[in-house]
Amino acid sequence: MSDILSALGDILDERKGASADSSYVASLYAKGLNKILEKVGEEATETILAAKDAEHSGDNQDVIYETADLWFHSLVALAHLGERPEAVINELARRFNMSGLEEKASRSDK
Ligand SMILES: N=c1c2ncn([C@@H]3O[C@H](COP(=O)(O)OP(=O)(O)OP(=O)(O)O)[C@@H](O)[C@H]3O)c2ncn1[C@@H]1O[C@H](COP(=O)(O)O)[C@@H](O)[C@H]1O
Repeated sequence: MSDILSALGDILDERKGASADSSYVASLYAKGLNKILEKVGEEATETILAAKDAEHSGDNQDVIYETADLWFHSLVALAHLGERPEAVINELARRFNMSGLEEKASRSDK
């Protein structure tokens, strides 16, 4: 799973050298951090609305789509600040390891 995030991180880094009219990500970088954060906020709102609809309809397709938009724009914000997706994966891994769940999972394998 994190292979895709790493590959996307490479593309987000490459886009820093691209002209604003050649790519969506390059156009966001050119507009600056406030515009990128505005997109993160919009996608968060759309994710919330889609989750509420999904609870009633039982169809999760839209909330998955909106969550992908939210993750993507969050990664653009991090890339703009010079961070990689792996930094978030590592933080989640650190929390997982701290919780002791990894140890319990490996014990139950034996
Ligand atoms: N994963 C994504 C991705 N997810 C969503 N989006 C774009 O994010 C935008 C979502 O914003 P909205 O739904 O608000 O649509 P919009 O009206 O077009 O946006 P605004 O004009 O309001 O900013 C759309 O333009 C989507 O195309 C993405 N654009 C790019 N990627 C990845 O980023 C890579 C680089 O993209 P480019 O920079 O376009 O080459 C691509 O290869 C993809 O892997």
